[in-house]
Amino acid sequence: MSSQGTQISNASFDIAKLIDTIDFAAKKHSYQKRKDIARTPYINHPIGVAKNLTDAGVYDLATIQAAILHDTVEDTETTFEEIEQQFGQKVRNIVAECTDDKTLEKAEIKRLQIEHTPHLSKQAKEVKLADKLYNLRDIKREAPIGWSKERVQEYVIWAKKVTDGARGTNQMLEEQLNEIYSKGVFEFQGEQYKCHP
Ligand SMILES: Nc1nc2c(ncn2[C@@H]2O[C@H](COP(=O)(O)OP(=O)(O)O)[C@@H](OP(=O)(O)OP(=O)(O)O)[C@H]2O)c(=O)[nH]1
Repeated sequence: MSSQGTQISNASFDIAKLIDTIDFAAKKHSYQKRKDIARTPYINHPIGVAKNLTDAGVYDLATIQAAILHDTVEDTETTFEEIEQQFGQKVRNIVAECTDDKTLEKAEIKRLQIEHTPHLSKQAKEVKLADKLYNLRDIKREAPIGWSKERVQEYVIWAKKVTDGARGTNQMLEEQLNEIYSKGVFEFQGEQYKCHP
């Protein structure tokens, strides 16, 4: 096969792997919705996290796959073994680094994210930054149902503590986060900030 033929075949293989990953995550999250008033399909979130990465110049396939899969074990019946079997050990490891232990108390989960983030691999830190960026932009657009302005403020303060632990990983993602952190919650949409108690 010519070198051009090899390149095309490698690219086709990567595209097929990416589509397999999206298909897998879409099936796993198929009955889940986001917490916004429109109850957006949950799969929009992992796809958006992957897009935040490519927009910021991250094209490593395993990292993009892990972004797409990052909530499957945490929020669905998916196991790490399943992920490893279908997508390999590298993807499994990044997903594992981004998965909270849901058997713990919520406050402990939040504390552990702050504590663990500085020790994550570069790939997991990138997913973490892209994940929080997506959630913060979502919150900025519209608070999840039942969240007061104080709850939103609390989330932003916590998210900053988490992403501060991943500084020095990706300048573009960090600049976009800085832009959000530099504005107070009340400046998001002025007095019209959309909370749905
Ligand atoms: N902004 C926003 N978030 C939503 C929405 N729907 C679901 N979420 C998820 O809710 C989480 C934040 O809620 P929490 O502070 O954990 O509180 P809650 O579960 O009691 O509501 C976020 O995850 P996380 O804890 O930040 O981290 P991770 O699970 O992604 O790692 C985010 O992914 C939505 O419509 N808007």
